[in-house]
Amino acid sequence: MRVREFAVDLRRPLSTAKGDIDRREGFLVAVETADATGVGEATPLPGWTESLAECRNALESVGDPETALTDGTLDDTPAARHAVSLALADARARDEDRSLTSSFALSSSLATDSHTSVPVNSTIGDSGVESTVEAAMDAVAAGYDCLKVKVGARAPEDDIERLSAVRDAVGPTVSIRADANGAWDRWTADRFLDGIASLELEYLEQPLAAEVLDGHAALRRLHDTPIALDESLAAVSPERAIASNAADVLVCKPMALGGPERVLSVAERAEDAGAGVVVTTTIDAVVARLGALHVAATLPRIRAHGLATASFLDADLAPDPAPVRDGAMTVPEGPGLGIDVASLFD
Ligand SMILES: O=C(O)CCC(=O)c1ccccc1C(=O)O
Ligand SMILES: [Mg+2]
Repeated sequence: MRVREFAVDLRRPLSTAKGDIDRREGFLVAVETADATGVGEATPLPGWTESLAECRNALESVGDPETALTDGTLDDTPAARHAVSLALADARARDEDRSLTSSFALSSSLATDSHTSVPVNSTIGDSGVESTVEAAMDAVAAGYDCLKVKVGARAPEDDIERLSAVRDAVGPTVSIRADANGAWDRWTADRFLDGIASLELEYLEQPLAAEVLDGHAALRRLHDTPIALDESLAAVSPERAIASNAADVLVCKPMALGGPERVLSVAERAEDAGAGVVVTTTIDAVVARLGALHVAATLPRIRAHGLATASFLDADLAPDPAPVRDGAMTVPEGPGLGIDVASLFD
């Protein structure tokens, strides 16, 4: 397995209730199977995955990639596992001369009508009312019809004011999500949900700490705004989140859950339980973004995913085969991920 380290600064930081993300570091990997080469990416985000050093150690310990994936050695290092799993899936799809989406659709029990284009949300970080509204208007002018606004970094009354101003500015048809990144206690979340009740948010993501499944279940019972879980899935488990009736929507990050096939199996169970699935990046480079796009394209339902994060990066590992146009990404049809391996490894 070849491993290449990379680092990219963000062009603009993403401000969240848990601090700013301003740089991404990780590893590009290439695996050689008998018939094809596949590429994967590990871009760990401490707090969500292992650290960069732990990820490096885990990747260095990989002998046979297939074995490393199945014998449990990568189970505590989801970003490293993601890289290996994605690279093997990419190699398999290239060998079959299929797109990764079509290869995933074959091996999953999800509906087979995969999509050629995936709508995406515009990710809007924490900032004051005026600049939040400006970012929202820019996104709508660029063709997005779904916005995801970070909240929880300031008092709930201020976030209510920000979201009310966004709703006023964009009108009733644009979908608005809010993501608190676990910033609140029950009382604060209640105040926020009371304050935004008339704004018709699509959902509120992770209002409470990751471990608090019963609290999220209570918020779901007491308020009309749907609740999504993100941090809880990696911290507790997608199974327990589903079983606790704690979420209307599961926000699945392939990088944090240990690889694309993990997200697809969560999606199969979510489908049975009537929960929605939204796939998002951890602000990744082009290989992991493409992997997440192929996962999203395999899901039966059309809904906006959190994949429009290329614009946060100051540079990338290769030209982007799936840029956002008019609020959507077109799924590459070429074999595997749909990116030239030689453009990534010279
Ligand atoms: O979902 C999106 O729109 C983009 C991804 C995103 O918000 C994110 C990116 C890095 C770390 C955490 C998160 C998050 O969803 O909380
Ligand atoms: Mg989130």
